[in-house]
Amino acid sequence: MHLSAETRLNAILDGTGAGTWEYNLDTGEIIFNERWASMLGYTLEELEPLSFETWERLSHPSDVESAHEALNAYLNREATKFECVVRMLHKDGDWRYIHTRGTLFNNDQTAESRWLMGTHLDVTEEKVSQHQLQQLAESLPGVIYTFTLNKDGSFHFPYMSRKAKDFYGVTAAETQSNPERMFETIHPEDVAKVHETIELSRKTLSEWVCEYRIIKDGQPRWLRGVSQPERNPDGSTTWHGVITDIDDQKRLEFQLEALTITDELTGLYNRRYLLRKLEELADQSARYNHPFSLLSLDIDFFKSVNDSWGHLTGDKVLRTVANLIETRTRKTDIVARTGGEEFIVLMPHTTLGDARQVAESLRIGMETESFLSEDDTPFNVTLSAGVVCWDQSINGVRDLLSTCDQLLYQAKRAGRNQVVVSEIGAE
Ligand SMILES: Nc1nc2c(ncn2[C@@H]2O[C@H](COP(=O)(O)OP(=O)(O)OP(=O)(O)O)[C@@H](O)[C@H]2O)c(=O)[nH]1
Repeated sequence: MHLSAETRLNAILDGTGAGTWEYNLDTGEIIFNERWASMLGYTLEELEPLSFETWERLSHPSDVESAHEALNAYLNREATKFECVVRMLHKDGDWRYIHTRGTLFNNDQTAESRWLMGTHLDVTEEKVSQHQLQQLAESLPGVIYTFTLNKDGSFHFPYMSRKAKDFYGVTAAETQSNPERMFETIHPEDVAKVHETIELSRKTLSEWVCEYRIIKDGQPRWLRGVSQPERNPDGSTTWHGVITDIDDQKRLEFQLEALTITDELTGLYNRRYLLRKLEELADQSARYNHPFSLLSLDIDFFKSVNDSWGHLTGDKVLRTVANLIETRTRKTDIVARTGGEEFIVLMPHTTLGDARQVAESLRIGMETESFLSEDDTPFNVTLSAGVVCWDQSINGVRDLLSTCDQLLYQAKRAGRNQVVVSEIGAE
């Protein structure tokens, strides 16, 4: 069956749900189709007589003005197409968002008669959901976004909420035109982590969760990203997610962490942290066969310091010892106060011989340090020490600690103010 061009065109327009309009710029004649009227809840008959004013009357006054501007820009060739969204009043009293498109049609035979023809499409649903999304994005304490990663590694952000500016210092528009900008804000130390977690999420289609720092106004800030990936038919992956600022929370976390691993009086690490590090170092040494040594130090007759000069002077002595150990050991060594007047130094990559030298230097340093009591009486304090080096024959860190304790005890029994070194691991 042969269908006329008009029938085919009408069928296509029916499929799109668009209303059509034709407007003669010279005579003012206007033609709408039946669907145009039904889009607003009317029949054409109900709206008759039809004129330009019919459209104007049904349109929102502030949108009429911008529609005129768009039309003039098109007719003056400042714009290549005529397109605008106008709110129009439905018969039921609701405003509908109508996407208006038009084009100038010049019939050669009637060149003096200029017809503008176009379509009206109801985009209320899109507009409303767009508006709802925008409102939602504003009320959320984070950035919501959509991120698409193509198979060839290229990527873009199909959606980015306005708050990207507050979080990253990058506007949503910038993230569309230059998606790299978002990744450029990431702290250099966290770039690899961000890429690795994205890759893992892409491969396994599991939720992407990542805590990372960005640099904003020259300062690092902690952010947390959570988003859900989905695979697209072309093999690309799209994540829908939210980024929140966790800087205050992280700062608190670090402060708390610092508190749980620090000895309050001296500022050194505490026993808990030392044990954790000792386990880690023992694991690494077993794997890579790196030597490390442990130094156990104990102030001699500290009870009599307290008894003779008072607790406050005792505390001062503890702080001085802590300071002495810190200044005479390396930055990579872990110095901890593990008991009342006991200290342990964990020395990575250090042989027994080197550790003995450090212990001796501490012993001599202490012996030559002069203290003053509250009433300015000078007094001296000495240290005893045990030194061990990690060896495969040692059965775990508890064994290492107890060996070190026994050596310290030997130093005490042998008259104090001395260093006793383990025979295991001696060159
Ligand atoms: N000032 C002060 N004293 C402490 C602190 N913690 C523990 N002490 C004291 O350290 C002393 C340890 O005494 P002991 O264990 O008998 O050892 P010592 O007197 O050093 O004797 P040796 O270790 O055998 O040389 C006790 O008097 C504790 O009260 C502290 O934080 N501040």
